[in-house]
Amino acid sequence: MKARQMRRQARKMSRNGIQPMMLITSDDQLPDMIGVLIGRWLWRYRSELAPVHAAYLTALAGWLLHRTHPGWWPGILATTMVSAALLVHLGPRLGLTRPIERLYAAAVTTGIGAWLAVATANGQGHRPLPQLLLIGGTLLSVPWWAHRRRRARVRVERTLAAWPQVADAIGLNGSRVMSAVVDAWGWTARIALRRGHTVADALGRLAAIESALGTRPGAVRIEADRNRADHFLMRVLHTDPHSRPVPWQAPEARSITQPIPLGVFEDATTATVLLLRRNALVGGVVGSGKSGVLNVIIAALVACEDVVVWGIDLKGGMELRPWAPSLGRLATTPEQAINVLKEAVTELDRRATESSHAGARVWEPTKSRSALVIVIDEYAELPDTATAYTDSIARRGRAVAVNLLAATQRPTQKAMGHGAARSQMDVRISLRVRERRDVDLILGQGMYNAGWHAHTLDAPGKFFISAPEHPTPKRARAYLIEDSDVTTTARRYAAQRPVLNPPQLADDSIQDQQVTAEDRLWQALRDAPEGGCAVLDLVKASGMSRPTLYRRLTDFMNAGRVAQVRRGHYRATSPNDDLA
Ligand SMILES: Nc1ncnc2c1ncn2[C@@H]1O[C@H](COP(=O)(O)OP(=O)(O)OP(=O)(O)O)[C@@H](O)[C@H]1O
Repeated sequence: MKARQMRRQARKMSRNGIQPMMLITSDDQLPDMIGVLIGRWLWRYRSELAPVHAAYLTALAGWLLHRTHPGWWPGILATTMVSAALLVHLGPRLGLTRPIERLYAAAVTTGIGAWLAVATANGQGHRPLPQLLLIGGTLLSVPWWAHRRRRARVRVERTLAAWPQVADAIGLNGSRVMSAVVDAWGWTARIALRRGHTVADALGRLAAIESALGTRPGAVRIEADRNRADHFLMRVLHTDPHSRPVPWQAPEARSITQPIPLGVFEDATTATVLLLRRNALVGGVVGSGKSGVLNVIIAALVACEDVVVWGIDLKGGMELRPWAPSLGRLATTPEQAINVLKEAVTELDRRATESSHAGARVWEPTKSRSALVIVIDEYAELPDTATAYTDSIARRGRAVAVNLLAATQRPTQKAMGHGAARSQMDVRISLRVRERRDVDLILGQGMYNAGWHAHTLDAPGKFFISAPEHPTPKRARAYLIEDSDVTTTARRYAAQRPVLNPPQLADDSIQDQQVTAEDRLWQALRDAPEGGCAVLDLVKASGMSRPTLYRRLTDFMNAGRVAQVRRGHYRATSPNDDLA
């Protein structure tokens, strides 16, 4: 009787209330089947059973050595000691990365070697060797069974062994697993596709793959293999490496010619981007973390000695005002925004003329010839009349290092002012979006189909970045910069911010030096937040001594141009008031 028929019959009997009993006759294939089942079971659980195999093989070796070479025990003992020492010292090369793993391997080697030496000399049945093997073996097995990385590796091996069935179920039949690597967060496999299939076929079946592998939704990432169109990389994350915010650390770069760190990718590498001579767009729904990303970028820019940062924040300065001490300009009304953009275009034209006279192709920023970045929070709020200026900057500003960094919720053509600015964005950062089509809106046409699934980002600060150095969709989480970090950073670099077109000073021209210090003081007073700028910050920003500073403040207050907001804090009464 065939096994399947037997099972069907047993089920029928059970439904009728009869407890089935199996009879095995000599003609049946069942004993064969049981042998196969046991063999399969032993193979499937080979990792868990490894301590049992080690125990009986050790006993067998002890028996054999005692019968054939009982005098070898000193050699066995010496080999054991050397092997244990080598394991401790060379463990990392053998994949034993953690000291505790090396210690465990050395302890097992010593235990087995010592037992074998005694068994070789006295016989494996010599008391208390059998008891020692049983108790010691059980104790040493516990860490093995409990080891998290081993269990993870076994789970992955089993999943990959079942890949042909999974592939059939999801319509990627014929695909094969080429290799797999297990890490702290999950595992990554390289999959070879059947002829004619591409990574787009795998991307289209992402949800089905998650279901077939039994992972949580959103746990599988698929990336194209840059060398083979018929291969792809599949990453399965058991735990989300971005589940917790990543704390911000003060940036180290001091030049805009160096990449700016924004956050971390899921493989724990730093997500950096170069902003020199590039326009950047940051998009995402309300609360997705746009201002957070802007803050991380501004914190890095104000630490650079060769870039001047201007800000436009038409939400009344809510987001950018804390940066005022380090910003060359801060516009919080539509009129101020137009003025700032107009000024930027004038600067751009001046540089273009200067470069063409000098025969220079690109503007290399230095402290005295700095780059200029205009940060625009909520681009859609800009008045229509701003489009001409933003377009001009976006189209012509690259060569002369005058660029835009814009943030907006949905960069539709209408929201971006019907101009060319949107298409001129070289760096695109997409935080969480509401709909799939918004992915293409922020990152560019065809990006959703290429796997940039920003609608699945599930926490603020998580983003995808598209830039020349980031051609594939990789999830990252931005550093979380606290408000207190913003205030401290803005103050810290206020005094050393470069000035656009600083006047050329003659060494002995004290008059000129006083004018420059006064310019800086006035700029700091004009850009001061509502609570005013502290005297210490004004000293730093202007470079004046305290007595000179107090004298000038008194003059300004007498002229009604500066107000003392509270004790020791001052600001210009009108942010549009020019010093001259
Ligand atoms: N990188 C991050 N890591 C963790 N949490 C973050 C991160 N960035 C932002 N958040 C959290 O998300 C909240 C909203 O962030 P943020 O104000 O930057 O969003 P937004 O997109 O600028 O919103 P809006 O459009 O309203 O200005 C913040 O209060 C912060 O707690």
